[in-house]
Amino acid sequence: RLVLHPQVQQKVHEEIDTVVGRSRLLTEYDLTEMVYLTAVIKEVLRLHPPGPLLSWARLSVSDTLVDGYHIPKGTTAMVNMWAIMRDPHVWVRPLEFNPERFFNNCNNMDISIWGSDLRIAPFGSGRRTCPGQNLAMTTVTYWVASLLQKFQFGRWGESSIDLSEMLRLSCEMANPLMVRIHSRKVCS
Ligand code: HEM
Repeated sequence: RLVLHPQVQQKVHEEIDTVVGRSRLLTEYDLTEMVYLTAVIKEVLRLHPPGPLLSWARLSVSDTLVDGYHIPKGTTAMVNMWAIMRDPHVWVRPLEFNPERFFNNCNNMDISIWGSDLRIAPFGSGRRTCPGQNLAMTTVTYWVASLLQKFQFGRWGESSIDLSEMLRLSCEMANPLMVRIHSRKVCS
């Protein structure tokens, strides 16, 4: 996504340069100030959730009614979070990659991804929610920020970016990503 949307990558680079600069390496403590990068990662999780069907099926233990639909006892159900996170009734221009959608007028994060807001729950919701969600967000933000502090990622020749996906244990890129990497000259 950062290669496909170089203006977004540039804004992340600007944020890293403002928060950390280039004279020292980024640390985990810098991450709380990376509000734009956090919005970028949220937007990637919205469009490319690694667990699109929330992974674990639910079994109804009694007859119940969900949104007018009768669900008999013993039914196995899966939550299609992938579809919810691309639903035009829920999101404005859902197929557009737009991290800005996660800012409200005060520039604060508006929409929680921790399971309290069912418009976007890439880690699930309820008692079987992902116990690794904080570790996951911190690690992913740290990796991406560390790589972007040192490098700029661009297209490999004339090749286009293939966003095809394949559902294995998690949802992955179907084909390997080929990119050209430029150094940004950071003191280590
Ligand atoms: C970006 C990274 C990750 C994503 C998107 C993710 C997403 C998910 C999702 C969607 C579920 C199912 C939740 C549900 O059914 O409601 C789940 C479950 C789970 N995740 Fe993650 N996860 C990530 C990273 C991690 C990490 C780093 C760990 C462990 C250190 C972890 C451990 C687990 C476990 C143990 C469960 C099963 C929980 C249960 O069934 O009670 N996950 N995860």
